[in-house]
Amino acid sequence: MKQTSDLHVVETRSLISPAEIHQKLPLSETAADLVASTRDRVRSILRNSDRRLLVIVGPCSIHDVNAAYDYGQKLLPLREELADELEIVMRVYFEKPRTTVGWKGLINDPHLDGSYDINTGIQRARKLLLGLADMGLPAATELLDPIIPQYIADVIAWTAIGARTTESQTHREMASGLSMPIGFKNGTDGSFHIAANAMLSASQPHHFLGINHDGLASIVSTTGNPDGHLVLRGGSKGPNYAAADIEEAAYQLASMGLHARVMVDCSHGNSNKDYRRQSVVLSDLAEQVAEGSRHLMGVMIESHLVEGNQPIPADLSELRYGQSITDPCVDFPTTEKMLRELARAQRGLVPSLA
Ligand SMILES: O=C[C@H](O)[C@H](O)COP(=O)(O)O
Ligand SMILES: C=C(OP(=O)(O)O)C(=O)O
Repeated sequence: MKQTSDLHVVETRSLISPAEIHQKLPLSETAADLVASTRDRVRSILRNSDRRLLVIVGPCSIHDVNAAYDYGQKLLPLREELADELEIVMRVYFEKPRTTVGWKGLINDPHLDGSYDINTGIQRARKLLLGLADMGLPAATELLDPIIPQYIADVIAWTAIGARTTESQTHREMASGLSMPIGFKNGTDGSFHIAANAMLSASQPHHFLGINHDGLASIVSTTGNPDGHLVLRGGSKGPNYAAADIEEAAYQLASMGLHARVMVDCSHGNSNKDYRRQSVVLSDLAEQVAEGSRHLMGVMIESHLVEGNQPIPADLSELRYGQSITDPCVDFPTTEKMLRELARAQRGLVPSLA
């Protein structure tokens, strides 16, 4: 008999269940409070009942949890100092969607050596999120594999659906059941219409396949997520962070009955992947804020301890500490300047309570 299935499958390994991981690495009461209250503040910013700006800032991807803690320890005092103007949430990305191929993130290949030890990757990711939350630092991520939320979503305050997956029904269904506010990136061509359709779709109930807490394949039914919004990240046709782009997007979103306040990603298509341009984008946005822009709800910055990026070396001991192995990032001193510039612009707006 001809073999007709598994022609391209080498092996299938079993995956630890969400229940086992949650038992091993439980969410503390402090962490749960931080996650829930941060989500509430993000919702208020989205609805303009909190006039501050949401800032998602941190490495393009996490490959070294020690460097991520070091980064978090530097970011936390800034989050506290600038809290009257900015809701700062650390970018803690474990899953990388690739244009073609490449390292797909800490969950997929935590040892960076092609061993694809996903069970370790999931635990490492969850442990870092719990550690950051217990420190008082909320986390944002991109959710890519629809099975992963069961393992880490309870520790996530804000999630992105990326430019490469915003048009995917699977990701819209997943988003419809997630508990946190979600930013849908515009498509890689720069068009925001697919993200608007994603917001519409994810706001509705869906019935789809997933896993339950015990890891069993299940039929998942959702209510829809009312907290979807647009993230303008530029695209192949160029950047889309100008006031006119934001105004146009807000107008179109409002006409579809969707949240009209948008976030702008200073990186990716808006910086043409030149990390030095992120501060140029940020300065433009700060000017828009100072001029009273009502449609900008927040910004995203790709930032690490050390600027730029590096290829993954054959000898991993040659990795430069605190530098991205995916997209290039601004360094921490530049990040601090950018955050202070944005806070200053916002300060001009926040009404005095005196
Ligand atoms: O942010 C990360 C990258 O832009 C995204 O994962 C795609 O990367 P690639 O084009 O290098 O594959
Ligand atoms: C992949 C990312 O962004 P985008 O989906 O906008 O390319 C990212 O933020 O890491």
